[in-house]
Amino acid sequence: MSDRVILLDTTLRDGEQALAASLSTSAKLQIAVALERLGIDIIEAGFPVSSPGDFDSVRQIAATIKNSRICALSRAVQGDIDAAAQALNIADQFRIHTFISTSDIHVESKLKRSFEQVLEMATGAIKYARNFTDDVEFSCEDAGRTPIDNLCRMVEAAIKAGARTINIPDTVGYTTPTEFGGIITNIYNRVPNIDQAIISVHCHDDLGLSVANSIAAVEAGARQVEGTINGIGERAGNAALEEIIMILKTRAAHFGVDCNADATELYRTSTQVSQLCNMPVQSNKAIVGANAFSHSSGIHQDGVLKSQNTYEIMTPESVGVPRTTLNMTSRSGRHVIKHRMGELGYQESDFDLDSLYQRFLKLADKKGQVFDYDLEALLFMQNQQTENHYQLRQLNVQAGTNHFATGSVELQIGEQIVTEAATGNGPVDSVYRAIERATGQQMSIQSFDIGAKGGGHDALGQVDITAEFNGRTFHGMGLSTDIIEAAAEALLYVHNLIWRQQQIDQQKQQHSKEAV
Ligand SMILES: CC(=O)SCCNC(=O)CCNC(=O)[C@H](O)C(C)(C)COP(=O)(O)OP(=O)(O)OC[C@H]1O[C@@H](n2cnc3c(N)ncnc32)[C@H](O)[C@@H]1OP(=O)(O)O
Ligand SMILES: CC(C)C(=O)C(=O)O
Repeated sequence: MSDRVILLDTTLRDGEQALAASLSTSAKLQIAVALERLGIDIIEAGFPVSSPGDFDSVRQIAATIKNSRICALSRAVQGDIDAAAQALNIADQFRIHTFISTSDIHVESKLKRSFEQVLEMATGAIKYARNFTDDVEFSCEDAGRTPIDNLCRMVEAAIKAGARTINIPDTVGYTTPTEFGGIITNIYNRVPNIDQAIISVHCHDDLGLSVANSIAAVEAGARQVEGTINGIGERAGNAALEEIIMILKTRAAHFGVDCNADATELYRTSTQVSQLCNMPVQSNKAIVGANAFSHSSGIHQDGVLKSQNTYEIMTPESVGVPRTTLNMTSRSGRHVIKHRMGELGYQESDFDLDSLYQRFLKLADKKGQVFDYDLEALLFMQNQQTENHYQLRQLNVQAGTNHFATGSVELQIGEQIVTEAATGNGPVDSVYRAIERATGQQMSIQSFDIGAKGGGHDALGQVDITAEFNGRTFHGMGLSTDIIEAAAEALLYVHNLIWRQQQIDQQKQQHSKEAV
């Protein structure tokens, strides 16, 4: 049996399913680049049949990422497999992941079929997917609640049909580690052709056991583990990959297996995912939480001062938590930006320092402090050459307790400057109405959250909104020391996402006209 555990990251697929609003293509690309740098073997980039936006992001990720294999999900139906293959075929090597439920409750109540019919759908789908690639993964959805005889029959048939990775998900996080490890052992003992496939596991955290179950499966012989960064995913989430990676590394002697990941990238990847997905990491979260390496009580502090390993089983450096950082603000010069980019692993030839620095200064003036993920986003935007179509040039508000608020905005929309004003029920409402007049587009705001970044009365305000437009939900965020400006930026962020989506749609229509 191999001594290497393959890591499949599904932050962009199962993780994204849990977000209030879908991620933009550029945010997904940024996460994919971070996962590649982390050394993830396989990145599940999306579910292409689910929307044109998802299809485009899988395709762009497949075109960009070179060192991780890209994979996409499909139901056990030909249309889904066609969409996955079309999105992925721009990459030299790719994986199609197809699945169907195997538990009685799913087969009978959800699929409304017999187990025999489901078995046929699964093998048909695997054979069809093999027309596009040799690398086909098959998942028995809700395997954790599937009668073991049926599960073994399905696994055997799937391997015979051509699947080279067989995934055993605990879809609803129901099993315990002993039970789940037992399922893997049973599959090894009872499926005659099991030596022709790798067993993978994909555990959910409904009872807080996803990582423990995944590790029990590795002990029983599973050699692929699926999970997400920060454990984000449907309901209570998926197994947190940063935890799996550090368990395998910290207890390497116990498990006798390792994985490819460069653990020193974990903290940075976690921060990026948290910020881009607007999903804060709880401070006591293992490996990447703010308190994961801080010691509070006197006896512990005394111990750590005498010898760090009295209370630290791994060092902060080993997961990339910086001990000291140089703050990047508008007082920073080119040297610190170059130095930090170097620390982040970029060569001088990867970026144009002057242009990056100009963008950095603009952002630093707005935000106060610029973080690593901002710097990478700036670089990324520079490489993508995407300019925002809607930009806020000026904003004024008059508000008080006894009268309606009045807001006025000056926007740059493409090449044009547009000024508009409106009254509203409070300063944010008036500014939002003024922006809607200026852009001519109205959307329905589903949620509006304000949080403070940092302390004191000059802390940065972060506004996160979700907005619905033409049946789609978008997430926008804005940061500023002025919360009204942060709110305006969050709305313009959404306008820019919609504008980009419209450009993609237009290009597609143009291409299909040309094809006709
Ligand atoms: C466990 C998991 O995380 S699985 C992944 C879950 N992710 C998602 O669902 C996100 C993306 N999903 C979507 O965009 C949409 O649900 C789509 C495009 C896939 C399907 O949309 P629709 O065609 O409108 O169907 P809808 O989602 O309402 O219902 C699902 C249908 O797929 C069927 N189905 C579910 N899983 C499978 C499967 N693995 N193989 C074949 N059919 C399946 C269901 O039985 C149902 O069929 P029915 O219409 O005959 O009752
Ligand atoms: C599609 C499969 C792998 C899944 O997400 C699950 O069962 O949770």
